[in-house]
Amino acid sequence: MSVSRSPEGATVRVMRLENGQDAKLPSYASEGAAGADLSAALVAPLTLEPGERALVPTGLAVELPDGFEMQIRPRSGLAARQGVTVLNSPGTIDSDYRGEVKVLLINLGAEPVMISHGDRIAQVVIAPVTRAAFTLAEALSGSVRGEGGFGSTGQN
Ligand SMILES: O=c1ccn([C@H]2C[C@H](O)[C@@H](COP(=O)(O)OP(=O)(O)OP(=O)(O)O)O2)c(=O)[nH]1
Ligand SMILES: [Mg+2]
Repeated sequence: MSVSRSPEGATVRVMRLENGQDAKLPSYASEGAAGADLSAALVAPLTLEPGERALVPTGLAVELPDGFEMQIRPRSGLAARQGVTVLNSPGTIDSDYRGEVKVLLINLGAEPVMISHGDRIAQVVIAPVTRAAFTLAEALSGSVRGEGGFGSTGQN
C-alpha cells in the first residue's frame, strides 16, 4: 500500500565558506533517507588515533528556517566498520547559527582512521523544534510513575 506524503519540507540555505569552495552540499543518498550526508572539508587528510576526537570542518554554513534545528548524527557504517561516531550526538545546529557547521568525531575503534577531503562523515536531520515557556512551580501534579526512574519499571 502506498501512503501519500507531502513532498515539500523545509528549505535550508547553504553557503560555501572560504575553506569549502568545492564542498559538497548535504545530500540524501536515497529517496526515503531521513538524513542527508555531510562531507569533510579538509586541506589535508586527518588521522584519528584510537580514542582521539577532532572537530571536523565541513566548509559550509547554513541558514535554517525559524522553528527548525539541524541534528548532526553518526553514520552507522562508519561506526560499525571503524568505530567512528559523533561524540556529541545528536549535535544541534541552532536556527540562528551562522558559523561553520563542524562535526565532532571520535574514534572509539582500535585502529587509526583516516578522514579525507570529501568523505561522508556524518548525516544531518532537519527537525521541527518546539520551544517552551519554563515557569517556576512550587509543586508538580501527581503521576503513577512519580519519582521512579533509572530502571524502576519491571521490578517487583
Ligand atoms: O556538532 C555541532 C554542534 C554545534 N555546532 C554549532 C552550531 C550550534 O548552533 C552552535 C552551538 O552549539 P551548542 O549549543 O551545542 O554548543 P554550546 O557548547 O552550548 O555553545 P554555545 O554557548 O555557543 O551555544 O555550535 C556545530 O557546528 N556542530
Ligand atoms: Mg548552546
